[in-house]
Amino acid sequence: MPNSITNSRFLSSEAGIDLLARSHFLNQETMDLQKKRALTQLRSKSSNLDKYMFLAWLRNTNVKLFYRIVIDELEEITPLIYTPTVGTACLEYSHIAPFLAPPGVPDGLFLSLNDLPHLTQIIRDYRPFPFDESLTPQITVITDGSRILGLGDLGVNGMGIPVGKLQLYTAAAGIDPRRTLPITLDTGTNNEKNLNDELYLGSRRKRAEDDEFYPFVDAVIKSLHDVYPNLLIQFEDFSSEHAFDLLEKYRDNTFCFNDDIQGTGAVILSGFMNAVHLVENDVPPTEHRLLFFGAGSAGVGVAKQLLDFFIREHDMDEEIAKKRVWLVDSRGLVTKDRGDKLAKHKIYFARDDNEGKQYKSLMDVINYVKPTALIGLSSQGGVFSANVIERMAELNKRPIIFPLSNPSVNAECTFEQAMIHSNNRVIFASGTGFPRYTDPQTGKVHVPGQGNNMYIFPGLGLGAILARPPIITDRQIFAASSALARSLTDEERSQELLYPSITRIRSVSAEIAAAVMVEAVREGFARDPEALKLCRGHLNELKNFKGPRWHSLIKYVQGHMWDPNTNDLMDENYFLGSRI
Ligand SMILES: NC(=O)C1=CN([C@@H]2O[C@H](COP(=O)(O)OP(=O)(O)OC[C@H]3O[C@@H](n4cnc5c(N)ncnc54)[C@H](OP(=O)(O)O)[C@@H]3O)[C@@H](O)[C@H]2O)C=CC1
Ligand SMILES: CC(=O)C(=O)O
Ligand SMILES: [Mg+2]
Repeated sequence: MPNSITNSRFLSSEAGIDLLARSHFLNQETMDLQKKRALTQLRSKSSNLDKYMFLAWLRNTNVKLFYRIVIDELEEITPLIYTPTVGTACLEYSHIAPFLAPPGVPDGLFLSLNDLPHLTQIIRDYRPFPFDESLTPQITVITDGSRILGLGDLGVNGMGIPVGKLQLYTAAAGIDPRRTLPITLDTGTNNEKNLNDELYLGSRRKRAEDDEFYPFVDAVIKSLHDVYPNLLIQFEDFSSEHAFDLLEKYRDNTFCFNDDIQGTGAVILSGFMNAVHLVENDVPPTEHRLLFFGAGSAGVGVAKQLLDFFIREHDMDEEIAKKRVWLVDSRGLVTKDRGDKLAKHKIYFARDDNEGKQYKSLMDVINYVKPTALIGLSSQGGVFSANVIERMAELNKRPIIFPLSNPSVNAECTFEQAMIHSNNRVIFASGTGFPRYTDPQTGKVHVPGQGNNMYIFPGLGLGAILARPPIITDRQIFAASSALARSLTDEERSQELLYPSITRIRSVSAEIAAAVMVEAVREGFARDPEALKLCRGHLNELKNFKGPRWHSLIKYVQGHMWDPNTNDLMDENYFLGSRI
């Protein structure tokens, strides 16, 4: 059998026994004491990459302790296992991968073009945990590493992303870690640095052309469903053209969604709906003018989802709603008569009312459009300059500025910059979290929003897994987005937050999951008998998302969330919850 990179090396080793014996004394200790020791170690490390490596080792050797820590210390740990640190880890992945787990424990499944004839067998054989028929994977996050965060083509080094996202599925939505399947496709890389790096773990070849790429993805998806027919597939960090094409191809016939297009769309729609409330005395909801700086999978995905705000919430005609959106790409304002061949995904929003005039610089576009909201999904760190923010603040009493690119170095501006140059008037959300800002004059502490799809995909995935529709529909995604917008407490609203505190993410994910289940049942797509029993015939009661039936549904969802303190099979199969 061909060896796609590291799989067989990871899986064939007998090592780990040693460690198991040495850790025997831990049997006597409480989880709290183990947690204290691990946190002391973690906090003693000086670099975030060292912390990432320490946490990866912990995850790969003591699953329960790792998730206890992640769940309890979410605010501290998320930036270490997800953006921004996961970006650094991906850049270094080929250099650090062997040190993230004991030999014999895989980080995720690599599938290369050479594996094509044996895909089904490889997928069937991939058993990172002692196999248990009742614990087959429920969800996979799959990338080809071609656009990792805003860092570009990282090839197989992108594995950090499926691994990171699936950790959040477990921490934020209680998907059993044994039922998650991180996959990275190795279809080559165009990253010269990787190709010239002798330590690079992937195939040393340029990326496959479309005639090889699409049949390969097709074969992977077919093999995945042959082995695991109910598996939910989350496409992640594919280059934009492929991301749109794959979504188009599979959305109506496969249990899947694209997180960068649909997950990001849903999370920003939710934050935008809350932002609209904050400015409604100055800007009537239907008068918003949305300027997207960046017109890739994320920019266009979010723009399309924001149309739902005008169309579903305000009954606007689609053609009129579409006119509230302007896109900017690397060549300036996207117009029909710009003279270049527009990528397929940009055509829908291309303007035809520019009277032949083209606008290149961001400032020119801002002066022309006079946006109420400026949304950055360009991976161009710092482009929302002092001048840009000041101009937005001149045009709006409360400018909405969302620098959403990841990781932090790619954010179009920082929270501090946005606050200073808008005179503290900005309504802000970024893709990677920024520190709070303390006004030097008043001492008041301002909390930034984090508009990251991590608020949506765990709950959306959990709801879909529990309802088991054959496909993920736009309505389910809208239901997830509205549930997130509703989830703010009165206190959070009074602090003008756009998103709930991350410390509440498990309960927020439960609300999102329940809303997705209700929608799947309402559409007639849900197939899970329990979901049908709980929702069908009660849709009228459930439509307000309150009352006894809603609470029993939430309880049902929470009852299906794995928690590291549960005594479950993991204790029998794993020494101290360890994988080895
Ligand atoms: N907050 C969140 O939850 C999420 C954030 N993201 C972030 O969004 C970013 C973009 O992702 P994605 O859309 O997939 O990536 P793409 O690379 O496909 O898109 C980037 C877009 O930015 C445009 N662009 C690049 N340089 C400039 C420039 N100098 N001036 C104006 N426009 C420019 C590109 O133009 P052109 O089309 O001409 O090349 C393209 O339209 C990434 O940083 C990613 O991390 C993504 C998903 C979720
Ligand atoms: C957050 C995310 O999905 C991205 O930056 O691609
Ligand atoms: Mg992504």
